Amino acid sequence: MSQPLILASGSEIRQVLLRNAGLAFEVEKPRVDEETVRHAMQAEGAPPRDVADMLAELKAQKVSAKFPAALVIGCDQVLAIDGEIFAKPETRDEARAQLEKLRGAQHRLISAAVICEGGRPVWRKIGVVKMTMRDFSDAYLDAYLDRNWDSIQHSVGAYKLEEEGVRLFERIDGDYFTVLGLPLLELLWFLGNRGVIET
Ligand SMILES: Nc1nc2c(ncn2[C@@H]2O[C@H](COP(=O)(O)OP(=O)(O)OP(=O)(O)O)[C@@H](O)[C@H]2O)c(=O)[nH]1
Repeated sequence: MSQPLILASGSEIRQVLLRNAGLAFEVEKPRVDEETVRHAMQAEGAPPRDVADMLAELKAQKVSAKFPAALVIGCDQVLAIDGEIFAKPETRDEARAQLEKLRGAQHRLISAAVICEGGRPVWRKIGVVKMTMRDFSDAYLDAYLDRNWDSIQHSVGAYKLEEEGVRLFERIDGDYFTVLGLPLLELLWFLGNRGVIET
């Protein structure tokens, strides 16, 4: 019997990525006040990657404390542009305003993943992808939101690369899975090395 694996994330796409890779795991949603942690770290001038890393570790640690024998994966993704961090837009208007800021510019999508065992980190990876958005028209932006708001409201950038969101982009420099929210290839490498999955 291999070591139990738990994904400490409510993110549907993270669950899909692990399931499609053939992994057996449980899901435990972490209770972490992300907004408070994010704002406190930003107030101290913490760089976006440190914010994502800290939140991913807190989520993994919280669940690992309850299940110390398991390997617990915590994740967090932040969108950064010009030193500013964007969180998931709460409303369609916020999503529109956010996409207007990202239009015709390059932003970074930073995905952190941390694995905890016995409440302590045993692995971590921070993936960064440079995302260059087209200078799309207002008409397209409104039509895009009409068609996609229901689907994209849980995505930090108000887009899903595997859906129509791909049409917002001119260029993507980095790993596809990291955009979706998980540095999957590095995670699989670690789990294989630990003997949790066959290699
Ligand atoms: N399907 C999809 N989801 C995306 C994409 N880009 C970002 N996301 C999602 O945006 C969300 C970023 O917010 P997070 O705070 O990291 O995660 P969450 O969804 O709140 O879930 P927790 O891990 O429980 O915090 C994640 O669920 C990512 O998977 C994308 O291109 N496609």
